[in-house]
Amino acid sequence: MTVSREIPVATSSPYTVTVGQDLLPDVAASVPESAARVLVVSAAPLRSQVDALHRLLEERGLTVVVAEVPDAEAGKTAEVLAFCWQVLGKSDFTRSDIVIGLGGGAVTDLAGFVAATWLRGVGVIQVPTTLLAMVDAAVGGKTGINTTEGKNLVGAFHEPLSVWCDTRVLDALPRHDIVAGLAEVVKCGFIKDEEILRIVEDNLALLRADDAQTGSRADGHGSTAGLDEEARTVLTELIGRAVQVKADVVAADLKESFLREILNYGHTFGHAIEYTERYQWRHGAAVSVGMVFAAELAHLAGRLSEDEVERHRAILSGLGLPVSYPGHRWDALLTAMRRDKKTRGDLLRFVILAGIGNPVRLEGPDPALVQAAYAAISDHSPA
Ligand SMILES: NC(=O)c1ccc[n+]([C@@H]2O[C@H](COP(=O)([O-])OP(=O)(O)OC[C@H]3O[C@@H](n4cnc5c(N)ncnc54)[C@H](O)[C@@H]3O)[C@@H](O)[C@H]2O)c1
Ligand SMILES: O=C(O)C(=O)C[C@@H](O)[C@H](O)[C@H](O)COP(=O)(O)O
Ligand SMILES: [Zn+2]
Repeated sequence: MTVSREIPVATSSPYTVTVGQDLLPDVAASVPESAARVLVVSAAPLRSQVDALHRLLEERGLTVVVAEVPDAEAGKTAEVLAFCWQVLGKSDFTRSDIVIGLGGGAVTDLAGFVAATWLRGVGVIQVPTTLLAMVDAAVGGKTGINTTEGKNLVGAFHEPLSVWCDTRVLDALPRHDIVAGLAEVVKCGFIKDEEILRIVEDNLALLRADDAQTGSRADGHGSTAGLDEEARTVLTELIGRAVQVKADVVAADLKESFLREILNYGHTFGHAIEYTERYQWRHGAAVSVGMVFAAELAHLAGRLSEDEVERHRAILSGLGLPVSYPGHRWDALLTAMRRDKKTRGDLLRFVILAGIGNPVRLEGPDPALVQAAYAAISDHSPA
């Protein structure tokens, strides 16, 4: 194995995020001695990784059960959760046994929630395989599923025992999924670490995806990343910085009593897009539009300059991410935004910026202001 970074997450149950290459033997070795069984939760595109991990776990004398779940957002449902519980029940899974989530953010969210709920909580080890899951979903202990009414409406805070980010698996990831992950990296730049923005701005040509524009999953698989050494070096630096931002925030406010809400920058509108589009948009692409929306809202509220709004557009569109959304979908978007977890009663609450690196809350804004921000990001060209 090659370890590039080890980032401690200093919560009350501390753990480490390891970034490197060829980490699967270490994942297998990290399963606690007390465990007899391991449930690996994953999806079909990761089958070869699962097989390799399966062998390594069996070599350690562990009984391995694999739950292959529907891919992407289709796996984050109550039905799939119930399927995983059934697998655990039939395998006589006990409190000393371990769940491993191996996949993108949808899988790590689901696997984390399976672990959080089985016997009221068993250990989970996260092995994220998308950039987005490495920098965000697998870290910090937010786990959950969607319901018919909205995104991530059911879940629990359940921290992992460890997180393993093997950058070699990113070679097989479509370029537009790399770029979707970069949306969350850029989010960390806007809320807390401006150096991230400078690194991305200096490397737009290296990082961008020409086929990411629509944000939709329905636009084919695109080219795979097949990272060269230069891109891998830049990405490794960005992964380390974004994980550090998240680690610092969750160590200070694991259960999102207030500070952690800053990690939700761009998500009020972003989640509304995902819901409205029936999860056919990538999460990172939706968050990209959501950040431009939040920047426009901040500008209208007198908190952010026009140049800072334009910096959002330049970086995100420079990466090939979407920065606009069709007009005339206000009612559906508003319905979804009301179900955001930051809402209190009838009061919509947004994370906005009062300058780069200075996230603040905008509580109960005039609806006309919110609609004006939507107008500012609306694309009125025919679909
Ligand atoms: N819990 C959190 O804090 C948190 C943070 C951010 C996002 N999320 C959640 O994460 C999800 C989005 O995650 P995502 O962007 O990883 O999407 P995803 O999990 O849907 O994965 C995208 C696609 O890439 C495939 N894939 C995964 N790894 C691959 C690899 N190495 N090579 C080739 N294909 C691969 C997947 O099978 C899937 O088809 C959303 O549900 C979002 O809500 C959670
Ligand atoms: O970790 C957090 O806190 C975040 O908000 C990170 C987000 O990027 C992530 O998409 C998260 O799942 C959103 O959570 P939700 O509470 O808005 O459902
Ligand atoms: Zn997110």
